[in-house]
Amino acid sequence: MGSSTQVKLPVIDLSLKSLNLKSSAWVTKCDEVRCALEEYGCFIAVYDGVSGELRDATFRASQELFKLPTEVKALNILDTPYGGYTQPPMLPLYESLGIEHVTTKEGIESFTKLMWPSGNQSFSESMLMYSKAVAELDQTVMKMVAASYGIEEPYESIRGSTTYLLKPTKYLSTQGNEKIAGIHPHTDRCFMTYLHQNEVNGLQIKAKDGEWIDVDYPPSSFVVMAGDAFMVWTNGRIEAPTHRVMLTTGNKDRFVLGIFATIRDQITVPQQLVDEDHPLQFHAFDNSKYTHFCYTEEGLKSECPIKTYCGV
Ligand SMILES: O=C(O)CCC(=O)C(=O)O
Ligand SMILES: [Fe+2]
Repeated sequence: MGSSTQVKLPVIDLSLKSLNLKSSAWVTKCDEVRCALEEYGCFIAVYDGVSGELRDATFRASQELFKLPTEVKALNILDTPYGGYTQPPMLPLYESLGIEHVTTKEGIESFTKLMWPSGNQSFSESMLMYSKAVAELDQTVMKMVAASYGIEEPYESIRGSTTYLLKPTKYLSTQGNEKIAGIHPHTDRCFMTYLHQNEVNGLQIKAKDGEWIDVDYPPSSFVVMAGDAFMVWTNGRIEAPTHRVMLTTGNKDRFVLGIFATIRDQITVPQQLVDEDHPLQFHAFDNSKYTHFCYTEEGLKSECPIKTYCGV
């Protein structure tokens, strides 16, 4: 169980020029995205919507954020458990913050003002541009999955209530011989996650056979990963993969920019995904209430909180 395999996650080109496809190639690509998600719950997307320059500016902004005094970072308190400033004593290498509604000017500006009362325009601008570019990737991925399942209409009805949380994360470098846990195994509670890292690897995904897959993804690409809410929406066809971070010796800190897409409205399984072979697996649910449930006594002891919470 502790070992990892040489299996590689599928890599799918979602760069803007590669999506200008004639209909049959577009259908094939949509199916490729859906199949990767059904098999692994995630895949690596090559995506050029974030230029090298924007990427560098965003990681610089993130480094600047982590250099702030702890008491300033600790002002980042969100209603979601572990949503705001987090540095758990049992994970000494890990530190993260949460920026809600990050694709809106108001969202990023209120966070920036909290961290830098006299302002930090370059921080706001790069984080906003970065998040908007990743939100575009999200809309593309969602359109592709919806097209592949024939559920474009139900997707259109929830699309407008998507909200994005940006979680800049830092893992301190480690000098020991042993691999050290950066974050414990978990599934994400949201609809979809988009991860982008500096050149330091560490993410591992648990495959269906129980083996851990090391995720090695180049700077120009993103890990696209389903969350628990997506499993509900697809009536269990796409499962949120268990993942963790294990850090090896190195001199460089690991920086990750995670964007978490959540649907504010109730999520209901589209009727097109329910039939005799696929009976309804989940009742309609509210993502935010579910996230709170995960940290209740019942949620914490459940092996699969999403099934406990709204499974049929
Ligand atoms: O650092 C990573 O690569 C993954 C982070 C993660 O799983 C999370 O923030 O939920
Ligand atoms: Fe995660």
